[in-house]
Amino acid sequence: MALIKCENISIAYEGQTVVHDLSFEVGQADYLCIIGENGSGKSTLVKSLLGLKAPAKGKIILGDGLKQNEIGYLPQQTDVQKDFPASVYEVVLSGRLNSRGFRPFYTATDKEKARENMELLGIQDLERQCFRDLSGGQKQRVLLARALCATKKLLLLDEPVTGLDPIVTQEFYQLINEINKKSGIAVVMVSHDIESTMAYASHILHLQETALFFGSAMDYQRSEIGQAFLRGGEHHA
Ligand SMILES: Nc1ncnc2c1ncn2[C@@H]1O[C@H](COP(=O)(O)OP(=O)(O)OP(=O)(O)O)[C@@H](O)[C@H]1O
Repeated sequence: MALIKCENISIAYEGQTVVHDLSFEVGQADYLCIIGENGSGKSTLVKSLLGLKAPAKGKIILGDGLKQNEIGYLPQQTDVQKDFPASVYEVVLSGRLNSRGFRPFYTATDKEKARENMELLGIQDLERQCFRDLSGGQKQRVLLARALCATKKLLLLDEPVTGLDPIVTQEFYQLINEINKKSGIAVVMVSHDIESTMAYASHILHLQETALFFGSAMDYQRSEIGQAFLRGGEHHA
């Protein structure tokens, strides 16, 4: 069964529909990239997948035991996050907040998970450093470790490489790809980077209020809409 199944969803702000009649699904260990022009509804869809904005119509069905608070989310970077006055360890550990429920403290398992994910992402030496003093690439690794603390099944990443230099960007993509392939964690990523999207994605959702295309990355490359968009991407690169 799919981890996420969206059935004919529409999403609106104060009666203004911005996502219309959208259907797609995310299977176990899929790597889905959501692409589309500015304002096409990508971040709005992310909000709905996280349960922060209910669709006006249609259904979002979670399967395979996935719960909404077990989606590991890496948000679009904001200046507030960049200046977060906490240690790397505290930021990573805060990924366990959702699963903590009403317990007022972190358990030994929470702390173990935080250390495990810091190790996985090679940031254990930064543990005591202040988050705001890190480089852009280090910050994204910390936020990825935080997101991994929240999930066993699905990572949701909203334009995770914005502002990173090309080498750090490639390292970050490779890291996400490794996590997807080795741990079988499904990845849903909003991306403007069409080249890397095509290098790693198993599936593509091309959004323009509704799904202009949803299917395998291979079929997208062969499709008319895919070819037109990819040519545009090369043109802008
Ligand atoms: N809080 C809001 N209230 C009203 N309208 C909104 C709100 N947030 C987004 N919108 C509108 O919804 C539409 C889709 O916006 P959204 O941010 O989801 O697009 P996007 O594809 O993520 O864009 P970008 O690539 O620029 O981040 C836009 O027309 C936007 O103006």
